[in-house]
Amino acid sequence: MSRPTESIQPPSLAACELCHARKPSLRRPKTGQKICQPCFFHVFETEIHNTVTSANLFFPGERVAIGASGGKDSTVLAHVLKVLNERYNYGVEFVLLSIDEGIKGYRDDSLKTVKRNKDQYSMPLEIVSYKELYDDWSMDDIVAQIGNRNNCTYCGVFRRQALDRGAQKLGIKHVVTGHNADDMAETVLMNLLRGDTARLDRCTDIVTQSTDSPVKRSKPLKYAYEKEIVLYAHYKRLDYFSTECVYSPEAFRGTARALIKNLETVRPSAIIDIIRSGETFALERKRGAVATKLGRCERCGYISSNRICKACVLLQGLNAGRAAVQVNGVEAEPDEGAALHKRLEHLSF
Ligand SMILES: Nc1ncnc2c1ncn2[C@@H]1O[C@H](COP(=O)(O)OP(=O)(O)OP(=O)(O)O)[C@@H](O)[C@H]1O
Repeated sequence: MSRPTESIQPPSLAACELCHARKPSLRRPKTGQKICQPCFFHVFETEIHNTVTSANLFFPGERVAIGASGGKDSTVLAHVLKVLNERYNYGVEFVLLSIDEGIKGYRDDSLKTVKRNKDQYSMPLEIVSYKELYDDWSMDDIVAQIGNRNNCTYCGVFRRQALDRGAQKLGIKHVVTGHNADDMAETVLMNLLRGDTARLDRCTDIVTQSTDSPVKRSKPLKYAYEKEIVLYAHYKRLDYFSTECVYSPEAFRGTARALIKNLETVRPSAIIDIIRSGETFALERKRGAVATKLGRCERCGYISSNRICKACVLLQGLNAGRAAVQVNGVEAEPDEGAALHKRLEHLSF
């Protein structure tokens, strides 16, 4: 009996470098390999599965909130986690959790995407807004008062707490976010450049739980390259919102991002190498560090390791400014939170 001709031919040089059968249709950004689309999907999803299992991220029966912004990262995260949950029987119940920061022309549009994702992925959706949590302040109101500088500080502190509060409202103790390898490398570099060894020590952790939060956060996409996330979303025709935030990003982060992109161009493995370096740095721990005691914020009652939580400190400043405007009808005094900017600007998820 004659055998199919292709099985006795040597593998074609033009074949996919992974399956050695199909024609390649893309060059994989992470490794430079020429591969076909099915192999790209498989290797991309499998790497995320390996990240999930090697860090024991989930347990059967766990309810997990996906921080869903409608952007490419969290949309790919939701899609891939759904695929993996079904493929490998994680037994996890995923819920989409969105924070509405109140940014016209940006978040209102991206939330429309998340509402469609809710049906596409058959996942419940919870939306929590800054306005309802923070004395009726939206990010648009905040920027109108404080200007464009430092707005990311406010947004970061508020979003972090809002994700916690949203999760707690749902009775959930675990939030996953779409932070990717480029974000991780960027953070390592920023902490290195600032000489912030304390943060450098922890910033590559896949699971984080801050002292003033009962909710743990994790990053299943920590080794996924942004370029591959974009490719995956494109080839899978995922429904996501691709506009950047209308407010300017923190300048230092922008510079670190540009540096990472440049490094990636000349050496694609630079991103993963920076993360690995961050993971293996052995940093000197400060002696005599005292464990933080968890209490309640005196103002809002939310869990905090300080007398007043960080969100309330910022709110105090904002409200003082608002009162000054109302009383004088003139421009607000510089807000009281300004002194905290330097300290708070280091905050990230
Ligand atoms: N408004 C939001 N609601 C819920 N989760 C959010 C929100 N904004 C950010 N996140 C979570 O934090 C992650 C990192 O946010 P970042 O602002 O860096 O956005 P990004 O890198 O553009 O991600 P994405 O493409 O998912 O928007 C997101 O992937 C998402 O999981």
